[in-house]
Amino acid sequence: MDEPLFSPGRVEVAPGAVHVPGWLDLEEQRALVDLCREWMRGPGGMTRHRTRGGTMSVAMTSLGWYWRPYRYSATLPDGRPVPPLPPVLSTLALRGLAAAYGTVPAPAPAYDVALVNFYAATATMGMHRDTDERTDAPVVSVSLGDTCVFRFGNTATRTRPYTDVELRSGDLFVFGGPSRWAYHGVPRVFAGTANPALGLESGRINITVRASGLPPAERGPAGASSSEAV
Ligand SMILES: O=C(O)CCC(=O)C(=O)O
Ligand SMILES: [Fe+2]
Repeated sequence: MDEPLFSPGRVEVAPGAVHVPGWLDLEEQRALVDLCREWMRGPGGMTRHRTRGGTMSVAMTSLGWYWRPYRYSATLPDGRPVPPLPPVLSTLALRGLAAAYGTVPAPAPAYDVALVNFYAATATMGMHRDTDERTDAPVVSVSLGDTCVFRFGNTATRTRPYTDVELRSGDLFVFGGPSRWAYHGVPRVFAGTANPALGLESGRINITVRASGLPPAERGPAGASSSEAV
């Protein structure tokens, strides 16, 4: 790793919640955009899930485990196995911890799932908590494309107090420790703000890497029909 631990520009938004602006350079962002395109075209497809609040405006694909409200499973809805988490993403998550906190805990969290979220110009994500994981490993999130407002709140309510942070392409946001179960959301995307050199025509991509805490054995053999994790 040639990047410094503890990125100099880091901002602690709340205890354990760290924003690192400009974390990835343009070259690395472009490489990730290309990979996201492949993953989004992959067997997991792009889905706008139905939640208790209605159909999400964000379309997503999952890697490692398939997420749908409000659980993970080892198989896709059509019964095929979920594409594995690409090692580039588990590595990215550990690098993200180092940049945000200056250290990677030992043993390192077992990152095993990523959501790749696509926001068209008018897409938003309501205030929610990431609670389907069985570990408190920090969530590591990377933004690509259009700038957005990321609202980072508190663990008790989906309302104030919260902090609005502008996330730009290449930014890192990590939330763990006392902030791991905090409410957060994306109330706004600023269409057309991405650098054209990124190769993403429009919209915003967010990659969220998490440790599910689910035992690998529950994934079962490829194509197994009873491998769903409840
Ligand atoms: O798009 C983002 O920055 C946040 C995504 C998010 O909170 C999630 O996927 O659970
Ligand atoms: Fe989330």
